[in-house]
Amino acid sequence: MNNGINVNSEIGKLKTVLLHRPGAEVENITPDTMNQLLFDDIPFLKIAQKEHDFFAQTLRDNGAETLYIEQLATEVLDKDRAVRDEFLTRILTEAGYRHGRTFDELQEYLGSMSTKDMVDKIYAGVRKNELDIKRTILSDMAGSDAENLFYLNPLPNAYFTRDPQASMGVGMTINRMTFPARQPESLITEFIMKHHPRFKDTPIWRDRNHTTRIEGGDELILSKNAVAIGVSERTSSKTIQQLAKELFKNPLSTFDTVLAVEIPHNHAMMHLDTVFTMINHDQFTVFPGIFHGDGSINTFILTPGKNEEEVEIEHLTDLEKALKKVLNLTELDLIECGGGDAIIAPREQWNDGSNTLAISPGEIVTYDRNYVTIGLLKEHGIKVHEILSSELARGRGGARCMSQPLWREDL
Ligand SMILES: NC(=O)NCCC[C@H](N)C(=O)O
Repeated sequence: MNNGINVNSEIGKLKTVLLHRPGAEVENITPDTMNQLLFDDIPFLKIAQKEHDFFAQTLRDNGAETLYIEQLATEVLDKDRAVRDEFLTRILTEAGYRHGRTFDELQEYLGSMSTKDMVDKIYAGVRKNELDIKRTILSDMAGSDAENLFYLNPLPNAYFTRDPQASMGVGMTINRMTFPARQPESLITEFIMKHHPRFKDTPIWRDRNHTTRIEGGDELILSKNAVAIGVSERTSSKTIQQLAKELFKNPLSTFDTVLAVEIPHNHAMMHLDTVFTMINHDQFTVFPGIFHGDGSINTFILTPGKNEEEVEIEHLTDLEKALKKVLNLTELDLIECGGGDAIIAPREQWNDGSNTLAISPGEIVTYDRNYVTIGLLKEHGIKVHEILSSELARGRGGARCMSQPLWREDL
């Protein structure tokens, strides 16, 4: 079996990880489009790239192979003209273009580029002033928004490789993402998984051809048999039930438990990993803002039901209890972001203080700016690798969001 995926925990030593180096797409954000593109500010690209290179180097220095999604995409599209043509057609169709003048001209424009330039351009977006398309009929346009400066919108969130897909055991979910600004990202994953020899036999637990949504920032691998999934702004409870059924019945899956955790539905906490990450066998970061006033939180433990169409659901309102149960632990260390302080905790959470990437049990990578949380993590015995964060943080995602582990050593 030629399977490039092995992720049976959040903390096993990181061996291979998927990244995307931020590119020209980041400079195609404007104050008017920022909201719709899910950014709160416009990063300075040159510095963002330096910071990202520092992040990637930190991972390599600690034994991880770094793969770049744009490079894998170029490889699969370059190898087979039919695959490249199909990809381009899908990109244009999903952007709303039907066969017609605009479709044809965009296809010709992008199709005439080298594969690498075409991939880079699809990330960067195609500005209307790049082509001289004479519009004969209005319906030829994607949408009718004359204000939009782009024929194809940029994909500035692509450096958050955590979200379009999620490695889970020996397989993967390819995600139907919530907002149009990110939906093309998982189409790129689909083509890589389908056509790259490295992933030839990888089981896909769930593909992106769904109307219900899920994003990788909500998918945490707690152990070989348990995953935690956030019920969030980006992931619906319906998806979680569908995925649980698939994981429970597929013979290639080792998972028999799904812990659904309901978190506030807002931009600052858009995924479970913005408020909660696993950093050791029995240690987690947590943002206290996810708990109700009485310390409770809705969690649901899903396990196989009497038949394949059913799941058993147990409702618990104590996160610690739920985690102990699914992980079979008697003690747990929940480390609060910003020490739970009323000002420091939300400030550091906003800058992804809870969003850490474990590279081995008890050893993490995290943004340097969250120094209060970092101090606490060290006090709790965690080894911390700090990375630069002035510009990258403006996209609202940290080290976990910017990485998709493909291979971790088993514990
Ligand atoms: N896993 C994550 O939390 N990823 C961060 C994604 C940030 C991006 N601006 C977004 O809103 O989708």
